[in-house]
Amino acid sequence: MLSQPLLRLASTVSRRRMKLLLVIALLTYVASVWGNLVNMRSIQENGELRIESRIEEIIEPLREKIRDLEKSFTQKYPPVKFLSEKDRKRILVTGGAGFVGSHLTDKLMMDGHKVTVVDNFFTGRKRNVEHWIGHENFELINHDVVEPLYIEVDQIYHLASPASPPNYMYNPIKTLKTNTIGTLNMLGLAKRVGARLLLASTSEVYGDPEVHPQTEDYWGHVNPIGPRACYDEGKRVAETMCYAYMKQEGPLTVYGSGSQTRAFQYVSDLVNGLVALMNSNVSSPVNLGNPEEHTILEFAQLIKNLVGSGSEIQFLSEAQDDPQKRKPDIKKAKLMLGWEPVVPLEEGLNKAIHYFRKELEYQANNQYIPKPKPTRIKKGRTRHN
Ligand SMILES: O=C(O)[C@H]1O[C@H](OP(=O)(O)OP(=O)(O)OC[C@H]2O[C@@H](n3ccc(=O)[nH]c3=O)[C@H](O)[C@@H]2O)[C@H](O)[C@@H](O)[C@@H]1O
Repeated sequence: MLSQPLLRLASTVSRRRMKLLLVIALLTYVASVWGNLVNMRSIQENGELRIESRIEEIIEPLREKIRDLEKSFTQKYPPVKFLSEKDRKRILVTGGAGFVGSHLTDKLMMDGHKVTVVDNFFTGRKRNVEHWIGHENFELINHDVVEPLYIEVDQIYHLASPASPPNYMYNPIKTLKTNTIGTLNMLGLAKRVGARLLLASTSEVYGDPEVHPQTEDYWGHVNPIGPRACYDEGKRVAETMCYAYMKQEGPLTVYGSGSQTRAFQYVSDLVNGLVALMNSNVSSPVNLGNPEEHTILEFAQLIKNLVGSGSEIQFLSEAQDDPQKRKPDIKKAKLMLGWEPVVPLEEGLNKAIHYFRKELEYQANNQYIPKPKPTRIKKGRTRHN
């Protein structure tokens, strides 16, 4: 049924027209496929746009954070001098967040040193030193000096203490602890690392003075049980402790100008010389010594360097009858005993330093501390002290 009209159409339409119709149909089909493709593409583009804007939304706050971070990295610090490794000191400032301490910190930082501020923020404020936070030469530690501190430094400015009457009277026991135990801890630290310590005392150590104006050698007039005593006496004890440490821990001392000369030999050389002399047939005096002559000041400086000590050389008054020079002539020992010293000065000193270090360690660990005797009270008898 259906083929009849088609055949009829075929017979009426020329072959050329057929071709034309087929081409039109084909073009129509291609156009519709193309249209679909274009449509799909625009949907895809829309999707991509939406994803892109979503990504942008997420990324923007992150970009902002990066900008903030970059800003903080390029934060402007006050100008700081450049110091070579040799001249740059590691300096601890206790109470460095306080009024005096923070100004001192500024000066030390600007001079190019490495500064560690230790403060328990009792009266000090972080904002006093916040302009240094993040600087490679600066460190801020929240720490109470009443607790020991283990860091490596070359100098200690010890300023931590409540300073004004309302602050130091607020908790008198704590004020005493800060100035006594705190100072002891800082002195212990100074001793351990060989640092120089400066104590910030106070004019209150003069108390209610009977001498006016007050010179440093005035001992003061302090009421030891008054309301100010926790601070005044605390600082006075702190001064006492600094002096006790200085005396006990040996600042290196030199009598006179140090220009007097000496020649030191190492003990093993002397022992060998003694044995050689004993077993020889020499019965007259023989010099056994090392003729390497140096001034006492040169010895002091060499020892200071070898020990790695930061302590200053203290010049004391000249000792009575102190010989100005001394150096043995050892020609006789060489000739008669075939002996001469063989240990070089620096090697001998290093050995001696090692020996004395061990000796001090031993003494510290074996100190004899007498125990208090138990009180014996005899029954029936009155005790008279
Ligand atoms: O000349 C003085 O009489 C005083 O001068 C300064 O004191 P100042 O800077 O005036 O006082 P603050 O601004 O209160 O500074 C004291 C700092 O010590 C800190 N501190 C106090 C108490 C404590 O237990 N630990 C501690 O780190 C405080 O937080 C503060 O940062 C010194 O820091 C005091 O040691 C000194 O006694």
